[in-house]
Parts: sequence; structure tokens; C-alpha cells
Amino acid sequence: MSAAVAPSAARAWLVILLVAVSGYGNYYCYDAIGPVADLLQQQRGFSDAQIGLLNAIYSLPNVVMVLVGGLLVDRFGAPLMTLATATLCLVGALLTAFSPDFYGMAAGRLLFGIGAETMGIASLAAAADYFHGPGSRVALAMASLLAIGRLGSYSADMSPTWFAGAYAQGWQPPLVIAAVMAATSCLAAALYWWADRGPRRAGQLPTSQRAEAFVWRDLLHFGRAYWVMLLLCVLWYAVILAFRSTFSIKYFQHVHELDLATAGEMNSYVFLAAVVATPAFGWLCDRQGRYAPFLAFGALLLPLALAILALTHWNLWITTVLIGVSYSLVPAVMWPLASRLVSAQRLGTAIGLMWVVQNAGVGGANLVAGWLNDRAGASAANPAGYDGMMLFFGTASTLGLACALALWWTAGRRHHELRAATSPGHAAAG
Ligand SMILES: C[C@H](NC(=O)[C@@H](N)CCCCN)C(=O)O
Repeated sequence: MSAAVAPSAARAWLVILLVAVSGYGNYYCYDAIGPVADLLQQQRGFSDAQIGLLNAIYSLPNVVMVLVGGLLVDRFGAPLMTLATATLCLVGALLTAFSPDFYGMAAGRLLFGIGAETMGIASLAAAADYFHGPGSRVALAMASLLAIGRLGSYSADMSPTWFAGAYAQGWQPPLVIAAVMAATSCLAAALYWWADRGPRRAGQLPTSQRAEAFVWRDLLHFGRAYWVMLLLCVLWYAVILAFRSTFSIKYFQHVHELDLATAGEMNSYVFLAAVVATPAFGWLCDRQGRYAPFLAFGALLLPLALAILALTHWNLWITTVLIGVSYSLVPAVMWPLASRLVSAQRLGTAIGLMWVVQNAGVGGANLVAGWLNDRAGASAANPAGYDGMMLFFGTASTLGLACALALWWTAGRRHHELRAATSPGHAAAG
């Protein structure tokens, strides 16, 4: 990192605000399928496997594309890549909303996914550009981005309540609203690109040439802690995204007998909690200089919540709070930790690689869960048909917890993290 004079705090936070608004539209569109899942089944005859595929197809091409995206972010810089990918997301969202058949919708989700994932990497790289060095507020900056992203997810879940008129007209108007959100995201990305030009030209930010000397062998130097975190990333996100963003609303409707608006609201509180709690946890991590114990605690709450959901009839608020804390804590710790485990020049690639495997996991989890539900005939008339899906999610999240504990034990003890704080970029290398 060769930046001479850091950009002003006002400029840095303006950039975070613009990138966050751009992320809001991205997350809204991602979560726009869950609330229309039941309508797509009723009005268009889609199966659970097809619903799962609409989110899986977001993930599966990214098993390759997001690594390319990470390299492109390192090569061309976060602002240009944010703008380019936001435009691709808009095209994908329009195709999803206006396609006459399943294949067109799936193509739209595919384009949207290719854009959205690389845009996510560019957002984290933007925060790392403007907040770096010992004592920086990188965790708070990244957590603030995530918080506004969660607000987008929350809005999508609340959309059946907020836009009841649109939902009353069927599956399409809600997806048109999602496309409008994608257009807003594009506008914010253009403003970010513009706001970044001054500091970048003045040499206050890392330059895009920094990644030119990339060699694949470098991946081997990421260190054991990075690889364990990668495993945790795939397992934890596979469960949280396939469950919360695809099947949970339907699950609440069919197993817990909630109507669509109430089920969407119940799901949305997880995201709402994350809006406030993610920056709070980010701030706490910056302050304490501790990461791994928080990560392990967050990872524990997910299998616990799934077990309570599947095995008891306890109030849904309990599991909503548990998943809400997990959903706030794990990302608030994981991404700043990633930016400390690898050098700044490799951050796009390091996150890209994590998201390659994560996307394989999320795509696979969506397909497996949809298949398990279809096979068992899961429906409102047969709520027990969801048992296989819950067992699958419970097992994967427990394995995620094991990874978090391994990370804590091998590289996340107090003396490791104190050492990491004084040599960022080389933390816990083994
Ligand atoms: C920052 C992190 N994002 C991811 O892990 C993405 N690969 C997948 C996001 C899917 C929803 N847009 C996060 O959101 O915690």
C-alpha cells in the first residue's frame, strides 16, 4: 500500500455512503425471489427445484466468475468495477422481471449474479482502499456497508407489506420494483466512480498496477488460517443464504402457518437486527482487536437456531434473534479479518477465492434443499416434508461451527491476534 496522504475522513465516509447505497439495490434484488416464491408456484407452476434454481443460478457461474471478478477488481480498481457490475445487475434484474418464461428469468438471475458478486468484492475493496493501516476503522467501514446491504434484504422481505398492491397483482410487479432498486444502485455506483477520481488522481489511494505481479503460487502463501476461514465461509453462507433468502418464508408459511406478509416480516427482522448490530459488532472488533472468539460465537448460534426451529415449537422470536445475531456477527468479523490475513494487493483475489467456494456451496445448498423438499412433497399439507432440508442445513452449519472453533484454536488466540494487530497483512499466517 503506497498511498502518501490519506483521503479526508469526510471523503472516505462519502464513498462508503455511495457504495452502501449501491449495495442496497444489489441485496434487495438478491432477496427478491423469496417473497414471490409462493406466487411463482401458484401462478406459474414452478416447482421448489425451479425456485431453488433461480437463486442457485446466481451462485453457480460465480464458482469461476467471481475469481475473475476479484482479479479484475485488483487490476482495474473498485470504482470502475462497481459501475460496470452495477450495470450488469440492472440488465439481469430487467430480464428477470420481464421474461415470459422460466428460462428467461433464469438467464436474468444468471447475469445479475455475475454482476452482483464481483460488485460485492469491489465494495469491500473500496472500504479497504479508504480505511487501511493500524488503528483504521476498516471493520466499522465494512460493517456499515454490510448494514446498508442488510437494509436492502430487509426491504425485500418487507415488500409484501410495503407494496401489498403490487403483490396483489401477481409475481411480476414485485420484480419490477426490484429492477428499479437495481437502477438506483447503478446511479450510486456512477457517483462513487466520480467521487473517487480526485483522491485517486492525487495518489491518495493504492493504484491499480499493484496487482500486476500476481502469480498463482501466491495463493499458497495465504496461510492456514485463511483456508480454515474459507471453509467456514462456504458452510455458514451456504446455510444462511439458501435458508433465509430462498426457503425460509415458504417454510414459515407452511410449517408455522404464517401468512405471506407475516412470514416475510418474521424473516426481515433478521436483516433489520443486522442493520444495527453489524456496525456495532464491527466497532467492537476494531476496539478489542479480537476476531476469532466472536466468529465462533456467531457460528454457534446458527445450528442452535435451526435445531430449535426443527425440533421445538418455541416462539419464532427466539430463533429470529439467534439467527439475527449470527447474521450480524459472522460477516462483521469475517471480512475485516480477511483483510488482515492477506496483503492489500491480494485482497480482491483472496475474497474472490473465498466466494468461488462459497458460491459453489450456496448454489449446491439451494439445489439440494429444493430437491429434498420436492422429494418429500414438502407443502402446507405436508410440513414434515421439510425435515430433510432442516437436517441438511443443521449438519452443514454444525460443520461450520467446527471450522470456527479450529480457527480460534489454531490462529485466533489472544497472542495471535495481538501479533496480527501490529503486522497487518501477515496475520496468523500459519
Ligand atoms: C459480504 C458478504 N457477501 C457475500 O458473501 C456474497 N458472496 C454473497 C452475498 C449474497 C447476497 N447478496 C455478505 O453479504 O455478508
